[in-house]
Parts: sequence; structure tokens; C-alpha cells
Amino acid sequence: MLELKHVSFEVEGKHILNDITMTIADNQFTVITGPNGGGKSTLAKIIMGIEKPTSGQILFDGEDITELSVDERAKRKIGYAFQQPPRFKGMSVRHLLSLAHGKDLDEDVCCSYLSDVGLCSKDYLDRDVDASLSGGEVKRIEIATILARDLKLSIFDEPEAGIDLWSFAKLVETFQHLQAQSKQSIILISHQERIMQLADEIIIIENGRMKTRGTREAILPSLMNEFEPCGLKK
Ligand SMILES: Nc1ncnc2c1ncn2[C@@H]1O[C@H](COP(=O)(O)OP(=O)(O)OP(=O)(O)O)[C@@H](O)[C@H]1O
Repeated sequence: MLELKHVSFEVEGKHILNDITMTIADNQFTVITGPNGGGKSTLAKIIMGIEKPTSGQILFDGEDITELSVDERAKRKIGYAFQQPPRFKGMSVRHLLSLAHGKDLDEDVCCSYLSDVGLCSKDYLDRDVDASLSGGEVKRIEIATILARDLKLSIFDEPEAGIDLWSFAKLVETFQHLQAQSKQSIILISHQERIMQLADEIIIIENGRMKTRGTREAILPSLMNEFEPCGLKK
């Protein structure tokens, strides 16, 4: 179980996160949503250890991990797929997937991870994860590396960003499968209703605060009602 206790984050006097207290139960599928700039990615980075909270405490399976590095958190099986993933010049997709998994992967296993994100493996396995790949391709390869790891907590930051309609449909299927398997906790930051439809729980972050949280059934209808299609509040 992941627990955040009164977590705040401040940069140069700007309050980016304010007193966030929440728990993510084992094997729970949580979608975090809310307006742009609300603090969702910052929260994800704080859970992964990329940013350190100014105050508050983070516990994972009862252990205080607040001061642990990204590496230490990765060893505890927490993984994060960035909103804008890095590229790895000189490293093939096959090698990156094997590194993520922790040992060499057979070609057919690599292929199945790539197919989970809507990529045709024969076109990609031996390509480098460099600038020659499009943004949407790098994004999907990064999601595949998270799928290839044996994690207790996976965090996906706007997996839909920059992804075409067809690949998005495939991704939704993959997340649906992860949700049904219920083998790990998933935190998915998303603005997409189709992703929110998969959530056991939805958390809304706005202006650096947790505005509300609840089951999909409790939150989604009011959330859909609150916004006009152009994104303006009714
Ligand atoms: N290191 C930083 N220095 C200054 N401001 C920052 C820093 N990190 C984040 N912010 C600001 O904090 C706010 C929250 O950013 P964050 O990326 O967490 O929002 P978000 O909810 O993920 O937004 P989006 O939906 O657009 O991805 C933004 O106003 C951002 O500009």
C-alpha cells in the first residue's frame, strides 16, 4: 500500500502541492485527473522520488520511502512512465525492454509487449530509441518497458498524450487487461473518459490540492456534468 501523509511541494515560494494525504491500496487501479497545471505530474514525480516533498511523508508497504532515491524506489518495484519520455541513443528497443525486465527477453515476449502498445514488433525491435522515432512511438515504447517490469506500483503519466486513435484503443485494451488481472497497483494520470471508466477510484487534483476522491461510479457522472465539451465549467 502507498500512503502519502500531508505531502506538500514548494518551488521558489510557489506552492505546487498542498497537504496531500491519500492511500492507494494494493492492486487498486487509480486514475488521477484534474485541470492542466493542477499538480498531477508533480505528484507522480514525488511518488517516484524524482522530486522530494518540502514536507510530509511517503510510505510504501509500511516503509518510509520519503528520503529514498529513484533507484531505491525502483528496487522496491515502483515504476514511472513519463509524460514526455527520454530517448536512449545507441540502445535498441529489444535491449531496452530486456533491461527493463532485468534479463534477456525472447523475441516473442518482446513482441507481445510491443503489440500491447499497438506497435508491430518486426518494424521496431532492432531500431534505436533515438530521435528517429516519433513522439508517439517513443511514448508507446516507454509504456512497453513499464509493462515488461515486474512492478508492485506502476505510474503512467498521460499515456494517451500524442497517441493516435487506433493505438489509443489498443492501450485502453491493455489497461483493461491490467485492471482485470489486479496483480499490481496502477496510478494512471489521464484526461480521457475511456481511461477513467476503468478506474476503481478517481482522484481529482486541482490547484495543488486533492479536490475529491471516490469510486468511478461516484465521481465520473458529476465530473462529466461539470464540464462543457469546450472544457469550461457550466
Ligand atoms: N520545478 C518547477 N518549478 C516551477 N514550477 C513548477 C515546477 N514543477 C512544476 N511546476 C509548476 O507546477 C504546476 C503543476 O505542474 P504539473 O506538471 O504537476 O501539472 P499537471 O497537473 O501534471 O498538468 P498537465 O495536466 O498540464 O500535465 C504548473 O503550474 C507548473 O508550471
